Amino acid sequence: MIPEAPEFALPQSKDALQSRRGALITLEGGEGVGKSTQLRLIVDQLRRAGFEAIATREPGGSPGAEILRQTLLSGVLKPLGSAAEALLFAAARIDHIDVTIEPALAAGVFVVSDRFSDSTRAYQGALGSLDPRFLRALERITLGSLRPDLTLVLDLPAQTGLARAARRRGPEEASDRFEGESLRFHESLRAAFLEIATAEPERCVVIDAGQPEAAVTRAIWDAISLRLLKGRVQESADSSVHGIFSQTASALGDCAEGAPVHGG
Ligand SMILES: Nc1ncnc2c1ncn2[C@@H]1O[C@H](COP(=O)(O)OP(=O)(O)O)[C@@H](O)[C@H]1O
Ligand SMILES: Cc1cn([C@H]2C[C@H](O)[C@@H](COP(=O)(O)OP(=O)(O)O)O2)c(=O)[nH]c1=O
Repeated sequence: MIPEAPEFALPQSKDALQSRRGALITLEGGEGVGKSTQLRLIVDQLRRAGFEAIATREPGGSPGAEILRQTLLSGVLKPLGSAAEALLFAAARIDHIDVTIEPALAAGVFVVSDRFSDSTRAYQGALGSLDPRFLRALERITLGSLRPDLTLVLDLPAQTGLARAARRRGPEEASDRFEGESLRFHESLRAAFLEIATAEPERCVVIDAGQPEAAVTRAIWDAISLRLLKGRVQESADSSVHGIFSQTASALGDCAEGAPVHGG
């Protein structure tokens, strides 16, 4: 199922939990690993914990990038080759960053994106013919100094993910541009995502996506709590915003381990 278009709107008011720059969380992995499913659950959970959060996706996430998405996923650009496709994914990403991501981060909002720059590294890289220096240079130009604060790599054997994606799609609907590639391609994609996670452990957490949905959500929430929320909850406590803090700490439950639940 194609996720809904982003629901980005600048927040009306900011509280202590929003008083600093937001954070960019990206969900990555192959087809059918559960990114879209988890995205909604995580955004809801962040909101329940008192944070402003928006869901977005790539390719897409801004009006201009959504137009490019249609063309990229239709497959009509395949004959142009991987370099041209990589450039167009990058063009969509530039608009997504400028129009949606940066304004939200500046307003203190958590941005949770279904795919981001690691998908270009993995997909366009796995298609084979691109010089890694080209992809690195493109990433530098596209992202500037922006990096995801946390990347959750949902990991699943390629065949299981493809079977889930086929079930989601149903027998009537044709597979999209990349889902239709060979099993070997999807296996190399999985390896590429795991390689990224191994190379950047400070940014990436690998999540076993073969678990039941609720267990996957729990593992993701643990990673977000430990890596991103603990400091913010503590900061709120330090600045004596006890109401918000205790509300957030109890919403975080066990994950806010070590933090006082009652602010008084
Ligand atoms: N943990 C899970 N176990 C079994 N099926 C799942 C799980 N998570 C998601 N699904 C199902 O698998 C299909 C693909 O999930 P989706 O979130 O759309 O994946 P992605 O966005 O990564 O392509 C959907 O039908 C979804 O309901
Ligand atoms: C962001 C991005 C996506 N893609 C591909 C991965 C997916 O096959 C497709 C996005 O389609 P989508 O329907 O969002 O797929 P999924 O549910 O698996 O996330 O675009 C790239 O090849 N490069 C990129 O940089």
